[in-house]
Amino acid sequence: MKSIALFGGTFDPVHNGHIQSATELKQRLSLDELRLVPCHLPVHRASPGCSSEQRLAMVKLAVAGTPLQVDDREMHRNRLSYSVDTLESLRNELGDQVSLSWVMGTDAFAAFDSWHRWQDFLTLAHIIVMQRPGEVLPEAGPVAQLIAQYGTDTVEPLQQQAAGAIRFESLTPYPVSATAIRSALSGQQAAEFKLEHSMAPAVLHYIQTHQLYGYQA
Ligand SMILES: Nc1ncnc2c1ncn2[C@@H]1O[C@H](COP(=O)(O)OP(=O)(O)OP(=O)(O)O)[C@@H](O)[C@H]1O
Ligand SMILES: O=C(O)c1ccc[n+]([C@@H]2O[C@H](COP(=O)([O-])O)[C@@H](O)[C@H]2O)c1
Repeated sequence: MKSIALFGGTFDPVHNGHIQSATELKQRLSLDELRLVPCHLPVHRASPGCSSEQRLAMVKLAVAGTPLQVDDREMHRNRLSYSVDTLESLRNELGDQVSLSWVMGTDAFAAFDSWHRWQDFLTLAHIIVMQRPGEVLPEAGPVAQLIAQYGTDTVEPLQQQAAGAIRFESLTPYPVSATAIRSALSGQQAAEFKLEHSMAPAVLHYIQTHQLYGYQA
């Protein structure tokens, strides 16, 4: 069965933590496609530091030369970027004979029961949770119950079923965040923070050229 995974994010901006983790995940799970999906109007956070078009442009630059792809469908919906709408849209395109997954970090998954129509997710897709050291999951409550019911120790459900499983993958940690990058760009972080080690050169060049996030030459 063909397998496609969507990795949604604000990507404000996209960085090597996103790209390295997604690349490792695609290879580890032998996914046919892993698409980065930049959100247009984020649901649970303040407005991003630059426009949707700029974030999309940076994601396109970041995936060049990688085995990853970009899906810009959220840019075409002029309302809050609910992930369940994105999954429904892709599921309608693909039919029910393709394995579809939504990828997120542990931090996002811990609050998953606050997501719009979260109960519908597993009828549309699998969930792949990228685990990083030190992150903890709820031990009780709706998310813990979901894990108990749908968690899988093997990759087979992702390869053989269209939807319905939760899979945890511990990936090589890449400790960088968009928050730290924005802070460094605006001059609020120590000079030893190496921007060029945190993001693709083309993305850094784009930020510098467009003077995003308060960057000044
Ligand atoms: N260093 C990283 N390694 C792996 N996954 C990451 C990393 N940073 C963020 N993610 C995951 O990528 C997804 C999109 O993250 P997002 O665009 O919010 O980046 P971020 O660096 O967490 O941003 P911010 O610091 O602004 O919150 C989330 O599911 C998040 O858990
Ligand atoms: O659909 C929701 O209710 C929802 C709530 C919070 C986050 N998301 C999605 O989760 C992804 C990661 O979000 P963020 O804020 O960590 O960049 C991104 O694609 C968001 O649109 C989605």
